[in-house]
Amino acid sequence: MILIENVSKRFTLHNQNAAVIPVMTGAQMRVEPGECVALTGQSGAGKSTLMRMIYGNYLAASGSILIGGLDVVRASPREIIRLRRETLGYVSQFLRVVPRVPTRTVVAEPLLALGHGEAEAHARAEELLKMLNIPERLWSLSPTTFSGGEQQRVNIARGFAHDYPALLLDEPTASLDGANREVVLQLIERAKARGAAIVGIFHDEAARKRVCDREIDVTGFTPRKAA
Ligand SMILES: Nc1ncnc2c1ncn2[C@@H]1O[C@H](COP(=O)(O)OP(=O)(O)OP(=O)(O)O)[C@@H](O)[C@H]1O
Repeated sequence: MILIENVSKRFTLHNQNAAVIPVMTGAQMRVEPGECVALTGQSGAGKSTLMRMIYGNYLAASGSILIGGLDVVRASPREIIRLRRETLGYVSQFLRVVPRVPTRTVVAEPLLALGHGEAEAHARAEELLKMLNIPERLWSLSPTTFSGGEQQRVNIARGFAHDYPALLLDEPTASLDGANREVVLQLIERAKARGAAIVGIFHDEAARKRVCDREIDVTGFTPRKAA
């Protein structure tokens, strides 16, 4: 489902005499349907950079990143948009939303974008909001004023609304209390059971050990180590 081969990345710092920083070389990994793979490695090793390349936010300098057959490195913007709508979900650490859109709609949006009816999309959104213990009185309000933990849970609900074949999870259990953490771990287990291929960053070691089948230490892809 996700196949990464020989990916490299360097950053050019245009405001610092165009200094070129190589951050990754020879990155490779394969994630099968139903599998969850954790990216590990010390801070600055390149976990977030690899996730951003998989999602198409950062462009790899070389190599290929195949997701359900589409090479993200060579895909057009239109293909990336379609990939993100249909195939590849991303639960980032922070919720970014258009102001004044009610929480229920924020969560239902991925389904509405796929053409599901409003009633069905809202019902699924409400089911997830309930599971994640977002009080019903908040569903018609914008999440912009919610607490950090509430925003994270809205973000998770949105990320799990559609059954994406592939999912990227960036610290999905950070800053959650025990009960909500458990709900998120169950959502991940269910996604695996229905065949989703998942790549995640989990600083929560117990969570990582429970839901991940393998770990890939991205330190192995840092240029000085590989040289
Ligand atoms: N936009 C950018 N411009 C320049 N350098 C960057 C950029 N993004 C990341 N880097 C550099 O790439 C390297 C890898 O960073 P990255 O954020 O991927 O690490 P990480 O493993 O996710 O770290 P952490 O666990 O602290 O989040 C770092 O040296 C970082 O400074």
